[in-house]
Amino acid sequence: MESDSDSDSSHISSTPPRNPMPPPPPPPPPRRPTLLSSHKSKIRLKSSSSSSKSQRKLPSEPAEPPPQPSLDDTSLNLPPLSTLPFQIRCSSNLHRPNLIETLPAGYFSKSTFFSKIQRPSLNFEPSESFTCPPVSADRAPPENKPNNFIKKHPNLIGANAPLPPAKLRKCSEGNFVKLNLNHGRRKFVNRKGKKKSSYASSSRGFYRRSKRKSKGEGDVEMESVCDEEGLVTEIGQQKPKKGCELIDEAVLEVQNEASDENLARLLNVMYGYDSFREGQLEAIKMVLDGKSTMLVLPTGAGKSLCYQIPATVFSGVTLVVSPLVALMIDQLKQLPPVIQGGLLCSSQTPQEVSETLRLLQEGGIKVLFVSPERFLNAEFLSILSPIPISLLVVDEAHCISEWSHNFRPSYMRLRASLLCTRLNIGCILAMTATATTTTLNAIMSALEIPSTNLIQNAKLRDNMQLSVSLSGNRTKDLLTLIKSPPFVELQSIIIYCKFQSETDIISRYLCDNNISAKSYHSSITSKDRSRIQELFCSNKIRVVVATVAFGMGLDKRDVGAVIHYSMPESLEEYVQEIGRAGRDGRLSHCHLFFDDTTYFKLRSLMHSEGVDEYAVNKFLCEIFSTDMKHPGKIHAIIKESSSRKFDMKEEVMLTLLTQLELGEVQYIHLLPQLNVTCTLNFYKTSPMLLSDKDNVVSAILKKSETKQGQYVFDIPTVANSIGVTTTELSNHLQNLKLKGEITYDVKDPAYCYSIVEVPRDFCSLSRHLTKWLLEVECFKVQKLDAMFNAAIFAVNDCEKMQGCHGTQHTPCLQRKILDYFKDDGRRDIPNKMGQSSPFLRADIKVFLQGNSQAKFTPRAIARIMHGIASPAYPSATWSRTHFWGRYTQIDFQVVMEAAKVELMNFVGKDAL
Ligand SMILES: Nc1ncnc2c1ncn2[C@@H]1O[C@H](COP(=O)(O)OP(=O)(O)OP(=O)(O)O)[C@@H](O)[C@H]1O
Repeated sequence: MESDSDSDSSHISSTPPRNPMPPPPPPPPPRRPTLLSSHKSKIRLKSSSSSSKSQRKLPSEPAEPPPQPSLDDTSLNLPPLSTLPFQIRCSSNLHRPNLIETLPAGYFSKSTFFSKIQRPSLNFEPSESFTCPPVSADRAPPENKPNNFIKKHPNLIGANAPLPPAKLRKCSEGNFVKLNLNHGRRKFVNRKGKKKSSYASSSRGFYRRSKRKSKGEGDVEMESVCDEEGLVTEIGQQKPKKGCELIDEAVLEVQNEASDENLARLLNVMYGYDSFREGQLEAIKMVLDGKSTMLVLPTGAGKSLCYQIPATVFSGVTLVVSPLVALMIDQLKQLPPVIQGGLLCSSQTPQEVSETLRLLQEGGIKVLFVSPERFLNAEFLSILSPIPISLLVVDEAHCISEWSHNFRPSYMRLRASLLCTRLNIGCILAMTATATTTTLNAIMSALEIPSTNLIQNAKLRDNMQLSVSLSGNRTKDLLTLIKSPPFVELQSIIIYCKFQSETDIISRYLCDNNISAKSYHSSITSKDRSRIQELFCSNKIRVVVATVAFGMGLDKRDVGAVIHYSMPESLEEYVQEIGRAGRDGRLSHCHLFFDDTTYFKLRSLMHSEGVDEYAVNKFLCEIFSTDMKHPGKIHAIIKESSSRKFDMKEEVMLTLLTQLELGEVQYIHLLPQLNVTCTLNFYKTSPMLLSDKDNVVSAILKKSETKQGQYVFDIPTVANSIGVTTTELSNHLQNLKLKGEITYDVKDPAYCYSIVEVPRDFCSLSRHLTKWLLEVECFKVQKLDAMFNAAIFAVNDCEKMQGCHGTQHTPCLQRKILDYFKDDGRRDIPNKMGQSSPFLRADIKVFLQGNSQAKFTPRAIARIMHGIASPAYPSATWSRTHFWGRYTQIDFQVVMEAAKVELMNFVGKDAL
């Protein structure tokens, strides 16, 4: 590694340095006897409601801080919106979804007031000199801080997200999440001291629990204030609901007029922030105006608030589509307590799902987080269709585009046309921190967002100091780095590695060197992952060594450094990951190690999803190898066995299937994924007797094989035979199980679909699909090259740029990143790959001779030469050959061409 300790001034910046060690916790503020005993807050409330709108002042910081409750404090909660003292009527106007029908003229008239509201001093645009506003180190971060509290969310692991001031939290216990949290069973009492409810361990779903009781027609009210024991006396003396009323008032004002002033007031009473950050106000106003919007803001810039505020203003539900369950859970926990949230994901039990859906139907959920896969579920869509959805939020919207660094086939379902027709959604907010121009165009066209509705501030935060070094011994260099200033002084550090094994090795190595570290990757149980995240967030461990699995949704504000032990696969990934640092606005340090070996390894991996036309053709034949006599018949393709058969990753198969559904012609209709093989035992009643009363059991008996007294059957086959959906069949089995009649196990996860139309020309369809997949593969390779080139440029060529020195390369990396996002232009990016090797063909020949019993394609050979496993050629078998990974430095296409020639020679010789 090029030493970075050569320059003591390496971390000099006008951005305030991070405290060497985390600041000691502030002395506990004096506890007020009751909230309403605060004379000042009384006056503030009074004046805010009595002053005229134009003169209204934003509530300022209270003179004395509110009491600091424990993490479990749930004593101050807010009522559901349904109890707000105003009526919200649904608007039929698609473009102004569910806002009050009659809005005053000048609904969005610009208020001169807002120009006076201070902008957050954290500036996302790199200034000429790339400096930050000067703030002293031990002062508050140079950003718009919540004005009067450091309260913790009742259900927050990280406990970083600020909460509304104590006065606001009255009637809600926060958004309860069953996963991740291990609260003990807590008892709640009403104000008279009677036990009211218990939650946490007894709660069954991913939703905030609130007891409601009917109060007139459809009117729903929180039953109790959910005061926690111990705080009863204190709270019992308070006049209830003042905080709720403040929010209610502010919401009402925004509904009457979404002026800058009213929105700023709502921001203040809901979050305690004094002003909006760049892009937030524009986005919120656009959404409130019913305009679908594309929002591109840097990581940690505060995108969530841009849907949370509209969600409180709209009468209907806000649906948030998120790519990861962990991300959904984090976002749910970070909802302000005033917003009732819920979540639907695959890891829930059927009971949890139906409980959440029931709450949704009853209006008990305001913001619902769902995975994109949900949109496959007909039952979900039909439950959702009568529910007024005011806003659909597509979080991490780059996942929609195959040209992004993180394409998710299931996101392809999120097309405006589909969402409009099925769910009557008129307003979409797409959000991302990392989208190139190509990706943005793809998202906006899929979601039909007009180009005028783009709000973009893709600039990097300038409190992140970027450094880079070429390393010959990364492990040693990493330790040196962490032990040198400024890293040695930092409390919280994330180290990103590419491989799970690396994270374990590095964390052990750091621990051996007296640095408290834990590894984090997707193979660690979710319970352990939550625990590690909690330990990190509460500063009990200093370093987390993680794969890409860590970070999305992590809002620990004081991460002082992000170190890339392995180079990221793209500049998007780099930006996303360094975005975890310095979210408190203070100076943070991001170091990137890179080396040729990692680059070659990653470049090989870029080819692990490639497919041949021949394999795609075979796959299509399998998909449509069925009689068309029964339209609507459910078909299934088992993931694992098919993946091996076609030598295609499961994700690639899903991409192809999604294309067959959503491409120009709809060939199939995708159904929810399922474990299709069921093994069943009868318990109470004999199978024959039960089958007399139950036609499902009768069909199972007809379609099963019996093995050692167990009935084994294929779920789609049984469902087809009695004309029910697989979901209906699964529900029926579940009911029988609950009655104690049967027990059963399911296995073999499969993609399910029904055929809409059989393609006329398989050859041209497979050619078209293969070409498209190949383009996607090339694009990924280019992204890696762009990342590598940016690092090389920083180390070799940037000396001329102002501000770069030693390993510090903030200005030149920022420039490279911005240029890349502006113009990813599908142009050829120079790369380091070799274009020939004198021994390549000879080695392939020897390899073929040594493995004459196996069948190969040129792609399979090239993968082995590059050391990449594939479903049909697993590393357990093929890494034993000494040709495994021997040609990682030669361009994959070159190896494939050589393999083609040698394979033809070999087969030709064999044929003779
Ligand atoms: N106007 C504001 N003033 C001060 N802090 C704010 C403001 N808006 C949001 N924040 C805070 O900024 C932090 C980051 O917000 P958020 O998680 O919404 O960012 P994000 O843009 O979604 O980031 P990412 O893309 O990394 O998920 C949160 O702690 C949030 O409370």
